Amino acid sequence: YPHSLRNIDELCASIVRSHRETSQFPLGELQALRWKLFSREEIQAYQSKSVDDMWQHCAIRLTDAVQYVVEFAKHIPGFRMLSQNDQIALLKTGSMEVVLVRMCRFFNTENNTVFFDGKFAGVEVFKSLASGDLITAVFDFAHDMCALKLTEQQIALFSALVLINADRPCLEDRGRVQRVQRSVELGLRHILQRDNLEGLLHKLYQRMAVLRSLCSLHMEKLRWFSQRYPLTAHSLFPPLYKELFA
Ligand SMILES: COc1ccc2c(n1)CCN(C(C)=O)[C@H]2C(=O)Nc1ccc(OCc2ccccc2OC)cc1
Repeated sequence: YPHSLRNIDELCASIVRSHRETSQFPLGELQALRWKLFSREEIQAYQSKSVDDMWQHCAIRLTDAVQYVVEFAKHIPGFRMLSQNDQIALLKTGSMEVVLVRMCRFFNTENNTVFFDGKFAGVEVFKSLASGDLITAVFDFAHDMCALKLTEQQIALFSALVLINADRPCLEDRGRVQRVQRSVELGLRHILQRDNLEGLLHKLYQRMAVLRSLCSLHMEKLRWFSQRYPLTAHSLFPPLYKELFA
């Protein structure tokens, strides 16, 4: 149990603060953009991009989001006490999952659009990725997360729990990760009890299973893409995207 934190309230406060400081876009800013949609011409422009151009375009933007998740992870009490290898192993499998959890803040359930390139885009914008099943799954998950109406605090603690997962492959010191995971679990339970939303805990654990299948679908598509467009995947994708997902 990290010595620096006297109690569970302090743990929750530090995770929520870190989430807020690494949110990339304040909620208010996104609310203001919710009805800024792409014109028919703009949608056609995205749809006429080549597969590799659109993949590169998306990889660059998602890598921005991943950078913020890496920053978030560093401020989770106990994360930095883990070995470098274990920190990388947790980020390798968990960072895209946290991006997908955070994506619900960037999603408008009234018209099924997600923030992309400064406006809100429907699934049709991503047609040229030739990955309709991935995009549908990403949108369905975002819609599903929005339905839970999580507060920023709940998103913060849930994101930390998604990241600090002692069941991840290739961990050197599983016991140590377990101890940090248990403290984060206590934090999530604590804030859910305080808001008397214990029922939500079960739903969040169910969502973690969906996240795992969604991320393996992402990896499967990325493998398919890298085989078809090795040059783009190896030399045009952001290094962090390759490091974590390829
Ligand atoms: C943390 O949550 C968010 C939410 C939205 C955004 C961000 N962060 C960062 C800033 N951002 C910008 C600048 O556009 C947004 C973004 O990247 N949007 C976006 C990108 C790609 C999408 O689908 C393609 C796709 C999805 C999953 C996996 C691979 C994929 O393609 C290869 C859909 C939306």
